[in-house]
Amino acid sequence: MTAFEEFGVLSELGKAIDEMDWNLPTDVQAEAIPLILGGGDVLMAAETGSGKTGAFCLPILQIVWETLKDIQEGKTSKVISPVSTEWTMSLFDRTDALAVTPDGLRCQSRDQNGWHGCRATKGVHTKGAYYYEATVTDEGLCRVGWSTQAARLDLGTDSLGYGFGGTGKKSNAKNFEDYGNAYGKNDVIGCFLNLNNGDISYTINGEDMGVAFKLNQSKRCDCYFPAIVLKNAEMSFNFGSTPFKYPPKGDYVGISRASKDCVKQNIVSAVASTGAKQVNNAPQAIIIEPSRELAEQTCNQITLFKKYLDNPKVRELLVVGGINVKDQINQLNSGVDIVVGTPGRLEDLIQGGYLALTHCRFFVLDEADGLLKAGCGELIERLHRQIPKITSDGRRLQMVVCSATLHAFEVKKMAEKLMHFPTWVDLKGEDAVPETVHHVVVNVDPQRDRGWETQRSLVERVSHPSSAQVEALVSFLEDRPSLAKGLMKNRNAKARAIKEWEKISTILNCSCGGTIKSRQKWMKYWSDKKNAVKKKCAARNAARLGTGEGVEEVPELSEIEERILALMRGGGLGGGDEHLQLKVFDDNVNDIDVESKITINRSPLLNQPSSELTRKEYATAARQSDNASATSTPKRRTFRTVKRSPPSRRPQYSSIADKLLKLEDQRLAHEGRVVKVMEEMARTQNVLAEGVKAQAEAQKSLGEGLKVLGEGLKSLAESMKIYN
Ligand SMILES: Nc1ncnc2c1ncn2[C@@H]1O[C@H](COP(=O)(O)OP(=O)(O)OP(=O)(O)O)[C@@H](O)[C@H]1O
Repeated sequence: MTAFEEFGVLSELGKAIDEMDWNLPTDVQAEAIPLILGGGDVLMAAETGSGKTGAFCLPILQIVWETLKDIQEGKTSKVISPVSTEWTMSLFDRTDALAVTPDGLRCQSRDQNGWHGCRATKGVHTKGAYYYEATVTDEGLCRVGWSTQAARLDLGTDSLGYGFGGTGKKSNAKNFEDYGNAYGKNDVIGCFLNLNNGDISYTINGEDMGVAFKLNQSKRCDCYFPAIVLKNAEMSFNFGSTPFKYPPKGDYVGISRASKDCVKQNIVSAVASTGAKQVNNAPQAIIIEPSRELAEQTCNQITLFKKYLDNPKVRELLVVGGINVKDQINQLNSGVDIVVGTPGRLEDLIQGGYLALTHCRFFVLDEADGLLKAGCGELIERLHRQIPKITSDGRRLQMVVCSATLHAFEVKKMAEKLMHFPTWVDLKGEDAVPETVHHVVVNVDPQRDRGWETQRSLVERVSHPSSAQVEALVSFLEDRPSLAKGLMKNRNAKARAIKEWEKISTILNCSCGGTIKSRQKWMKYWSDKKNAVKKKCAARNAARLGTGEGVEEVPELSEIEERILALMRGGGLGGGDEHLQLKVFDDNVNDIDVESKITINRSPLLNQPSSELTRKEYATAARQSDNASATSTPKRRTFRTVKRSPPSRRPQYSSIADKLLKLEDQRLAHEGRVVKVMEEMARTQNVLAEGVKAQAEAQKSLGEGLKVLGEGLKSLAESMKIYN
């Protein structure tokens, strides 16, 4: 048993499929084949090349073959009894939810929401004046009158149907106009059609409502059928087989007395009189394709599938332009079961009476979106109207619609109108565009409207790094704080830094989406990013210091900007390298060397620890100590609204920030000078102390010398005393 047979496909078909090396059904085939075999209407959407053609051709071929076999073996049991040759309402030319009694003389619809219609089994044409009576037998809404074979069953909603409704309005082509009295339960509506002068008129319980419609000469050539449409209502009919309650006056006769040469059978009902018997030019399946190529492909596939379907043979026919129409008519006359064709040629043959729809049980629209786009909607509806909705053996017409997407508005609308509780086999799904996103098409003349020139920047924005790239870059640098600050002391360190940048550039370019940049460009990006954070930080601090009553936006750093700021300060969220030189706002990627610095052993004013600080770093350290509390908690929001100065002062903020920075620099320069002076003083004091010490020592030496001198003099005096 092949995999396809497990889905209910005949073994003869399975064998042919096997030979085509189709081992397993595709997804759309696995879903659609059992649904179609089960008798349902199916809407199919799947990718091109997903096997949709096989999904509908296989089950259709199978059912068509089984039906032919039943006919051949005389097994067909007609569920519906043949229609009498009397004038009745049609059991076939009606909408699904409208019931017709077996004698065809009473119709009922119990759908409270929709209108459901029906036409008579015969119509009149050419000449004569005709009459029939319709009695309202239950409460509800009714519209009664006349329509042609091609008119909608919803009487009065197109130009081919003429109705008179219970509210007293007449309707044609959806124009509802005041006409006669309202009518209801037990009222008898007399319906008059005069093909000699084109008058359509009505009576209510014998009371004349006057002429409702006047058919022009061309319209009088059509064949008109008694027709009704009901909404949760019931009506009975008398076409003249029993005496009328309100017999017509003048030339009018009961429609059942129309002469044979002025009567036409309803072609939708005609199938009943032929039963399930084969009719050569009436195929069981009509498949409409939007192009000749697709029609050929589908027809070829049917030919391959049916290889082992024998006795009886299924006959398929390709009906497309470019093929001799006479040959096609000959083939139709010699018998055909499945017709695959394009809309134009199909309609020509159908309207010319060469192709009958009376036995059609499968109506397939392949690439329905393409058909509708090509303007075939009307034609599809017209053909659908002409196909009996119930087959001679009591089965319902099955409709299969394939489309690239079923969510196109036109496809949905058509499916709603024509299909009977269809099952969706949707392997494509709806576009993942949220309902809140609306599409607008604006036609622009690029010659006149040069707006696209300025919009170019929007396009270029796609070359900006993605947030994933920024995140990856910052994380990478948090693990390498010295790289983040760009402080490489010697050639080796510089080479190592370049290697690291090569590494992160590759990571950023190969993943994270976003943009692709060279190593130098990523380094430049990092430098720019730091500058941007620096500016934003300065603006934020300036805004926080500002005064005024107006409402002003204070730029807040995003989380990632806080992390960048932390990296610039030397900490990083993951901890910094204490021994590194702070180099917060000055960064030059073209020269990663350490900048020259002023060395201060200790700041007596700021009580800084004894580390080597550049002058700017010193200033920044001072600012940071001031702002430490303000920046300690990272915030996600980029902007918040607070009471701020009036808008007129906004532009001044950046210059105020710059001024503050300059003042801070000046203050620190001043402090530096004070420190120098103090150092100088200390040095002088040392020298002085040493001088004093030296002086003391000199004095001490002098004292000692004097002492030695005294002792020498003393010794001299004593020697002289001895001598004397
Ligand atoms: N079950 C299957 N196993 C293997 N091949 C398959 C199967 N079903 C279809 N194919 C092959 O896949 C190709 C595409 O199939 P098919 O033309 O039916 O797809 P499609 O969905 O109708 O495409 P399109 O939208 O273009 O009409 C054909 O060559 C067909 O022979």
